[in-house]
This record gives sequence, structure tokens and C-alpha cells, in this order.
Amino acid sequence: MTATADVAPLTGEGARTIRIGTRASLLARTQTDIVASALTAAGATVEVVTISTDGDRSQAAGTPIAQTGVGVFVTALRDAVLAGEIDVAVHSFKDLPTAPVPGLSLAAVPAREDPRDALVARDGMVLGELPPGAVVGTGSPRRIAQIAALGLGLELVPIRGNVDTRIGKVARGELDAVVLARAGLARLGRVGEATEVLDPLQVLPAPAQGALACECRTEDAPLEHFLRSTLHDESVAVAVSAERAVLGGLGSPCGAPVGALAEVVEDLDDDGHVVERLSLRAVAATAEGALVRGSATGETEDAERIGRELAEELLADGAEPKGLAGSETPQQDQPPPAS
Ligand SMILES: NCc1[nH]cc(CCC(=O)O)c1CC(=O)O
Repeated sequence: MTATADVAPLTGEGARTIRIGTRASLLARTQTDIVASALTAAGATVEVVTISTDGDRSQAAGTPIAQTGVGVFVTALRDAVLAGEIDVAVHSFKDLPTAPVPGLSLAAVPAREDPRDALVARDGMVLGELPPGAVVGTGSPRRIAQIAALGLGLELVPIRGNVDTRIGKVARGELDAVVLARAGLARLGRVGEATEVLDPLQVLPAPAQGALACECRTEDAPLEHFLRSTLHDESVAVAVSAERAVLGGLGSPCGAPVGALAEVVEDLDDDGHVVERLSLRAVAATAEGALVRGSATGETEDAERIGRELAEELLADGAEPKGLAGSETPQQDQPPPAS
């Protein structure tokens, strides 16, 4: 990154090219294209750069996913931003570890897809129609804990692979159903293949599911401002910060059996004025694998505190600090090389 590139304008005459980094998977590229299109529509010149992550590489090499750890999918993109190879990284927000990274700014949180989980089952079935013993694929401890708690007698088995691979296991009759993020299906134009969108009363999504995160170098203040003014949705950012504060408050890595869903809703204050309020629900697992649930509401400006306090309530109710071993990310999104 040269100094001249940083001082060149972001739109109009002599504009610099904004290099946007993406992982190679079809879902990642689709998400990056959403961001690239919005920046182009705002008058910017963009270039999409595919970054092969350690996660992608170790999968290609056949390394067991447990050895690659949480966040491997994110680290290569972040390193490329810090090194000046790219200017913006687009992440699935739910894959980001909760700790901030020095030198990087979360410049924008774009509009969110429907955050709920979806079922893709054979013969158009919904969860309640699957017979006892039906085999349901999901490697996510959060999904396993919540679906097991429904007491339907389903057999939950870990699965690997990208969205296409996972759905294919149902189409080929290897599994009776799979559970995955509705947002992934929607972004790939395949939401019609969902046979049920799971009610958050039964299955709460992962914190930040369905949301994207756009990061840039903190020192690139003009770009940070441009991303924010072009892409940012403050209501989504507020909701996601409450959800992630639950995760942080439990001391859990992303991928722990923790679900959280916040919404900014309109309410009336004592004088009858419309005010925005934050509504948050969360679920976590105890050491014995039982679920503890809770909810909270409050002012949108207190989002993080509301999330942390809900985490404390869940801990007081027996939620296991740090959750169980396992990671939603590596087990849920494993694109084959160059897919
Ligand atoms: N865990 C991997 C992952 N990260 C983001 C998505 C989907 C898109 C999103 O949730 O924003 C997925 C796949 C899934 O959980 O089915």
C-alpha cells in the first residue's frame, strides 16, 4: 500500500481502486459481490481479490479440521488487509472471534439476511415430521444441543462440506435432513430448497448469523468512512453487538453451543413517542448438555451491557463457561478448494 493510493479519492476523477478480499468459496464470493456492487453503485472502483485461507489449504491437504481451530478462515483475510495486499475484508460476521484486532477497524455492518436456521429435509418434511431415528446432518454444537433438546429421537451426525455438498447428501439419500443457515441458502439463491425455517423459540441462531462484517485498516480513515456511509446498517450493528456480547460474556469461542438473537423493535415510551428498543434472546448449554434460556430488553445504546448481563444470568442458571469443545465454523463451512 503506497501513501499516494491512500490519499487518492475513493470516487470520481483519479479514484483509487478498492481491493476487496474474499475467501474462495461460492458463498464467500457471493457475499463479497454484494459489498462490491454496493461500493460500485456508490461510484467506487473495486477489484475482488481471492485469498486462499489456511482453512481452505488445510482442507485441501486433508488436515483434520479440529487441528485448524476457530478463526483460521478469518486470519488469512485479516493478515492480507494488515499487509496492504487488500483494502477490505468481507467476513461472515458469525465467523469472527469476539476479540478486536489491533490495526483493523470494523468499518461497516451491512443489512442482514434472515438470521434463522433452515432445515432441508427429504420429501419436503419439517422437523416434526421426521420419524424417530431419522439422520440429520449438522456438526454445530449449538444446533445439536437445541435439536436434541426437542426430544424427537433424531440421530444427529456431523457433516462437512459447503452448502452444495451438504444439501447434496439429502438429495442423494445419504441423510434425511441437514440444518444450515437460511442466510447461506438465500445468498446462493437456493432458499426454495429449505423445507422449514426453524423457529427461534426452538432453535436460536448463532450470534451474528446472517450478518456480514467489513474490515479495513484503522489508518485508512477515508476508506473506513466511505464503507460506513455506503454500507453500514446501525440497527444490525446494534443487534449483533448484543448477540456477540452474550458470547463474550460466557467466555465462549465462536462455535460454542450458544445461540443469540437480537432485534431492534419500535416501542412507545411513556409519552406515546415511538422509541427504538433492543430485544435479545439467548440460549446456552450446561455441562450436562441441558439448555438454559433467557431474554432481555433495553435501550439500543446499552446493547453490549444487555448482552453481557444476559450472559451472567445464563451463567447463574448453570450455563457452562467457555461452552463445550467444538467449533461451528470449521464444521459448518468447509468449502472444497477453489469451489
Ligand atoms: N459456519 C459457517 C458459516 N458461516 C456463515 C454461514 C452462512 C451465512 C451466515 O450465517 O451469515 C455459514 C454456513 C452455515 O452455518 O450454514
